[in-house]
Amino acid sequence: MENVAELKNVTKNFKGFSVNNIDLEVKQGFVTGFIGANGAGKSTTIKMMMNLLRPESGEIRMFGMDYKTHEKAIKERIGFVYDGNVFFEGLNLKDIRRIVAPAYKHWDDAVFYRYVDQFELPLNKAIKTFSKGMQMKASLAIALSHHAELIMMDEPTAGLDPIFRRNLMDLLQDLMVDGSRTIFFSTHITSDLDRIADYIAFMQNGELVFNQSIHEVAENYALVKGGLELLDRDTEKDFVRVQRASTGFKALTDNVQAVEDTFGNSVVIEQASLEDIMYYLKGGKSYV
Ligand SMILES: Nc1ncnc2c1ncn2[C@@H]1O[C@H](COP(=O)(O)OP(=O)(O)OP(=O)(O)O)[C@@H](O)[C@H]1O
Repeated sequence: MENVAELKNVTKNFKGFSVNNIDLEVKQGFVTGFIGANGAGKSTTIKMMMNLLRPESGEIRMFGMDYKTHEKAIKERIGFVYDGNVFFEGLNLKDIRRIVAPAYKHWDDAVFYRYVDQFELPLNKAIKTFSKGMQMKASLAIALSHHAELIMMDEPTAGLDPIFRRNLMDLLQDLMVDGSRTIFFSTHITSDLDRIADYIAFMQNGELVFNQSIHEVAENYALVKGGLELLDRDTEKDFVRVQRASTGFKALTDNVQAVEDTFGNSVVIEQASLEDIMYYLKGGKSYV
């Protein structure tokens, strides 16, 4: 399987925060959802993948190429969709097309006008008058109009209503049918990922905790419930985190098989949602 992006030992240091030694591969032809709590380092990582920020150390290869020698060739193949308005606010879509189109070898006016039509975007109104959803669609229309192979999006669904989000997920899914396109996007809305993601990359405190297929995540992670008498130093090793209450314990495991071997039928094992996984890995406090 080919990777459209490969990060090796990538580190970026800010005052008080570091993205630390990230190894990340983005598989070609799939949708990868990039999750993690506020401040985990997702945007920083995406910016490095877009060459908007330079890592202090490590290597980033996009489509097997390096930004140092192939910046233009790489950018040709990526459509970047930001959260919010990236265009000059006073410009309308016609102006933006005039500025952006010549920058891309594979710009396709027919595709641009098709999406403008499909998204019901006005060509002559200033972008600053667009709603958040319209701005997102405008940004996506431009990304799609140069036949980008990789669509990178930083929180594209933030602040959008549920119906719009659902339509967007449907649209993204449609874009995937020919098998050549890749989508990588960060989000806090894990239900969007249940709908379309093939892989989940999870960041926490500047580190990549995992990058697994959605099936692997479902197979490996589970919530376990049982009586407190079952817990001791040995049995607890099967858990990533345990919450104790007077009525029993609840825990997250990343090794369902080990839990089954250790506890047999004496515990209840339930599927963990992405939200459960994020919550437990973050070290949520016992609330019972
Ligand atoms: N240019 C910068 N200078 C200093 N610190 C920065 C800079 N950019 C980001 N940070 C810090 O890096 C940390 C990670 O930020 P980042 O935006 O990458 O997180 P995130 O996972 O995208 O968060 P969110 O989900 O809230 O958007 C934060 O603590 C942030 O304050």
